[in-house]
Amino acid sequence: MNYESGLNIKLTDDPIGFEYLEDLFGPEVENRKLDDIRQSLKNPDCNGPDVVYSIAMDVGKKIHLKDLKKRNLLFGIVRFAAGRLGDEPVRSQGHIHALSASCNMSTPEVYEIWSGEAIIYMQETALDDPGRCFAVKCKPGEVVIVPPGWAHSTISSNPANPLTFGAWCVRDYGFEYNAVREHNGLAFFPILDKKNNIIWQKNDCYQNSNLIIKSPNKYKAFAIKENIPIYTQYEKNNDLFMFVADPTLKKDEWNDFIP
Ligand SMILES: O=P(O)(O)OC[C@H]1O[C@](O)(CO)[C@@H](O)[C@@H]1O
Repeated sequence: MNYESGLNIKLTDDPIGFEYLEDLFGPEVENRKLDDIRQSLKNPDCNGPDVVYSIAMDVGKKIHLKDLKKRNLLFGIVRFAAGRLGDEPVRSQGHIHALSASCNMSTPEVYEIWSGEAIIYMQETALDDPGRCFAVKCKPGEVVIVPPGWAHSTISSNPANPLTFGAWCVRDYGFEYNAVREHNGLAFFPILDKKNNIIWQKNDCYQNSNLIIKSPNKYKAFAIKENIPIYTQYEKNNDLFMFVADPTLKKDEWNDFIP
C-alpha cells in the first residue's frame, strides 16, 4: 500500500483481498468475476482476470461499529486485479445507488484512493441523454465525491499497479444496474492505447455528450481535509460524513455538482 489509510489492513494478492489486523472488523470479500460484468463492457467477449475486483463492505475499527450503525454509515474497500479487460482497463461495471429506505433518496459516496491510479468516471443519468459526463483522474490520497443518483464506475487505469480504494457509503446501500446494462455500459468507454494511455470511446447507445476530464475538486463545502485519511477524519469528527447517510444535509451542493 503506498498511502496511509488510517486502518490496519493488509492487502493480499492471491487471491486479491484483505486481512483485518487486531483492532478491525471486516467481512469476507465479495468477488466480481469477469462473467458478472461482461454486459457493461465494450467487448463483452473479452479476455481478462477471472476475479476482476474484490469488495469488502463494512470495515472499520471495532470501537466504532456502534457509532457507525447509529449514523447509518459504512466504510467499504475495493481492490482490483492487475491486467486488462481486452483493450479496456480493469474497472467496475457501473451502477447507480438505489434509493435507501433510511432516507428515501439515492446517496452519495466518498472515495479515497489508496494504491494504484484511478479514474472515477461518472455521468448525471443512465438515460439516453447522460447529462454531464466526467472522468476524474486521481492518485493515492486523493478524494472524490460521487453525488446521489449519478451513474458511475471506478477504473484502475494502470494495468501494472492495481487500484485499491476506500469509500464512505450509506449502510442500507443498494445498486441499480439495469439502466447501465440496457445501454451496454456507461456513455464513454476507457480504452488502453499501445502505450497504456487511456483514450475514450463514445458509447453509441447514448446521445452525444462531452466528456470533461479533470482532477478532483477540493470539496470545500464538505469540509473534507487534504492529506488526512477519510477514516481518520471520521474518527476525529464523527459528524463529518453524515451527508452520506442524509444527503439533504448538503442539498445545495448537489445541483450543478462538479466532482
Ligand atoms: O458495480 P459493482 O460491481 O456492484 O461494484 C460495487 C462496488 O462499487 C462501489 O460502490 C464503488 O463504486 C463500492 O463501494 C462497491 O462495493
